[in-house]
Amino acid sequence: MSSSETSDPDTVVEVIRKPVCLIILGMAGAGKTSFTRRLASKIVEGSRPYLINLDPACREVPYPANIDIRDTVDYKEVMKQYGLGPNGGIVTTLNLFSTKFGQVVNLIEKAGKKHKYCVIDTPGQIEVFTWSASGTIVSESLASACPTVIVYVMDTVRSVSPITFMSNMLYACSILYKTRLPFIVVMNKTDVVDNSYAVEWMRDFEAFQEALETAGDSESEGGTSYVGNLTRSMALALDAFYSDLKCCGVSSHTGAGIDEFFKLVDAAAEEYEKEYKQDWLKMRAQKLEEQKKKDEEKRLKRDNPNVVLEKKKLIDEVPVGRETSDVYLKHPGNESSSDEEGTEVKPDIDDKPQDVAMFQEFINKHVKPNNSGNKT
Ligand SMILES: Nc1nc2c(ncn2[C@@H]2O[C@H](COP(=O)(O)OP(=O)(O)OP(=O)(O)O)[C@@H](O)[C@H]2O)c(=O)[nH]1
Repeated sequence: MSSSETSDPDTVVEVIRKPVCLIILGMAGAGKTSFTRRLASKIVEGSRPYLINLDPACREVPYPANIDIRDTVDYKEVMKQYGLGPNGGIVTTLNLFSTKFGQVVNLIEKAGKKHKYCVIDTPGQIEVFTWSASGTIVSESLASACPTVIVYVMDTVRSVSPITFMSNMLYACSILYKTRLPFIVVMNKTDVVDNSYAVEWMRDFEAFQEALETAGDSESEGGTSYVGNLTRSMALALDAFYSDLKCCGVSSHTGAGIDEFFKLVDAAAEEYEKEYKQDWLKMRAQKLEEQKKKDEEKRLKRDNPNVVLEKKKLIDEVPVGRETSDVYLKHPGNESSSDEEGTEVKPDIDDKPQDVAMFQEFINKHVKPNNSGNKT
């Protein structure tokens, strides 16, 4: 679908095509950046995907990014200024960037004229994106503006152990339910290990069970051990997740499986239009409504500082025979306090003599008397 017009010849309204946004997620080292780079070389309808790098800590971006978080926020400076470590630095950088994400969404929407897809590469540490406020802002802003698909990149080489595979799938499942967006699992590095074992485990529970038992014999994990039993139960619980899951094997190095991947993306984008879009639009309308209410309250407060806006009580109903005031904790200074005077009772301070002496010594040493030569 390209830019099109309505059927009524008198009202020619241009419908702007929005790009399909692919949010690339996955465990550290799964191959997100290599996969993005591979997608970057794919020409669809005359142009490459629009590319966004959201990893502030990567040293170099091996594809021509249209938007790069590193151009907006200096990650090292954030670490220095806020006294943070590497992960805290990434979270704060993303938080700062997410405050500008509305502008990024505008650029992405405009890019739809030329680019069919928009690929968003995320930081190495998956939890930094998936379980952070900024990650939610980014995915919600995208999903309420454009068709958006989550692409979960899994390392087939590292997932050959049934327990690691299960952990990966649980993570994928948690992201699916958190984001409520169409979802594709990309099994990467098929040039090293073919992904057919993973597909079989997903389609056939018996096969997974067998693999788990074999792993138990050889690795002293799996089998009848606690983790083995847990993994078995989890596999059963994930059956519903597997049933509709879109997945494909790819090699970011050789490019194998990329065409199949794009077919899944188109199907997922269609799914977004049919099943998800309405919910997202409703959610966006609700958020706008809430924002409008808040802005109105702020305006009222600013224009009439004496007006007391209706305040919601924490609890406004209690069982018969009780008062709401019984529910709230009482401060010694409250009028209703059991302290009859209504004044705060000073706690007894049990200062040890040596503490008092040390404190006095500190005062004598460091605190100048008021008239001690300060002539200003
Ligand atoms: N053999 C093979 N290696 C791959 C493939 N994709 C990625 N790799 C290798 O896997 C390693 C990690 O790849 P990256 O693309 O940096 O992975 P990432 O998920 O972006 O890594 P972080 O962002 O640092 O978490 C690199 O050594 C890549 O060369 C693939 O399809 N086949």
